Amino acid sequence: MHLEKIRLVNFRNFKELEADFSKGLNVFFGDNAQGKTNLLEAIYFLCNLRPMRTSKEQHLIFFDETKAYLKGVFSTSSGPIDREIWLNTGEKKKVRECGVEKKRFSELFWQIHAVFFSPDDLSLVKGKPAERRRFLDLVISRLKPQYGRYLAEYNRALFQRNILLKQLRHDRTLVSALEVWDEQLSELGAAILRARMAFLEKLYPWVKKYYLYFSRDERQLEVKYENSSFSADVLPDSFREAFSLALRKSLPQDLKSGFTQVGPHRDDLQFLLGGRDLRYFGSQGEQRTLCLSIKFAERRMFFEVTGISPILLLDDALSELDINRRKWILEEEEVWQVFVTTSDLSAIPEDVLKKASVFRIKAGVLGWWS
Ligand SMILES: Nc1ncnc2c1ncn2[C@@H]1O[C@H](COP(=O)(O)OP(=O)(O)OP(=O)(O)O)[C@@H](O)[C@H]1O
Repeated sequence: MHLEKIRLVNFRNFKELEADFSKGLNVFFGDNAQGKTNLLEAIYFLCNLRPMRTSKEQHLIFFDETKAYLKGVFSTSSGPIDREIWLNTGEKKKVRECGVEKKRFSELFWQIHAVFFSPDDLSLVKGKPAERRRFLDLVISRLKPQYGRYLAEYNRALFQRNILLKQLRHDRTLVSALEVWDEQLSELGAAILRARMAFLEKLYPWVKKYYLYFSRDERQLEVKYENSSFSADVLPDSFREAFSLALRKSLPQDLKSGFTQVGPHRDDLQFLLGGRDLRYFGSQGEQRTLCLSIKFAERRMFFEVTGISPILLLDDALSELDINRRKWILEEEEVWQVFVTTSDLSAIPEDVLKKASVFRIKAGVLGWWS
């Protein structure tokens, strides 16, 4: 699958833009604040139907305008797909695919997908546990729509349990009401955990493979799931009972803090290189290489599960990597469509650049560079 053409009207700093892209590597080159990331964002939005950097779709509309329009023509194994999106201030976005309006976007998830990496994604390694859980939740719900439903229900039950914990401080007679929330949390928590473990089991070998390929570092890379509720030797069939027990055990602490201390909402991922935790001991380059490896692995897994090859969007991803890593990263990509932004063309190895389509972006206008 690849994006052949794009048309934008009033999207971010693009008044009007039309472009044809190549199947392999496309480079957006230009000074700072010209619109390189905005163009990646337009591609991401067309593919994934959600904004990349902000949660507010209204921010995507050109300043002081009320409407924006995006169109992408994709080439897929089942034929061309054209997808259009209309954004109107104060309204929900409208999406049409091949002329037919779509209401349920989850139907479209398995046709077209983009994976994005920017330096901000280093938070996936360096940031708070919530960042890593967010990554897991976003990717898994894309691959497995019922996971999104489990999560929403889990969060609702968690919210109610936390309210009850606070009420129990003043009125202990309400304690029997905990049972219903504990039951729901155990059931949903077990389903969430099973899905996360199954996902990591498939993701991990690819993260390891890409990390070794990009870094040529022979030390063992491990990705471990840190379970806040029970030990790693509990088998998936017993997750429900183990959660139930963990909730009962943590009740005294939960009552003190007014907050549920165990469950998937408290879990984390750990990345070990040669036994050392990369969250705390990794260099910038190692952390960046790991993040890139995770994103490449995400894309590879998506391909394995759905049969479609996601588009890769790399925003300023090459700085702080040595020339060999840049070359290995971009060369790995020959069979996939990739969009890369840079303000310095010399960041891209010459032989890789020769095969790429290079576009110059200046003040929201796109032109050919070579
Ligand atoms: N909704 C919008 N309407 C008009 N302009 C916008 C909108 N949102 C952002 N911009 C502007 O777009 C410009 C370009 O932003 P972008 O992030 O794409 O730059 P860039 O070329 O990637 O730069 P850098 O190399 O610094 O990352 C910024 O000056 C920003 O103010």
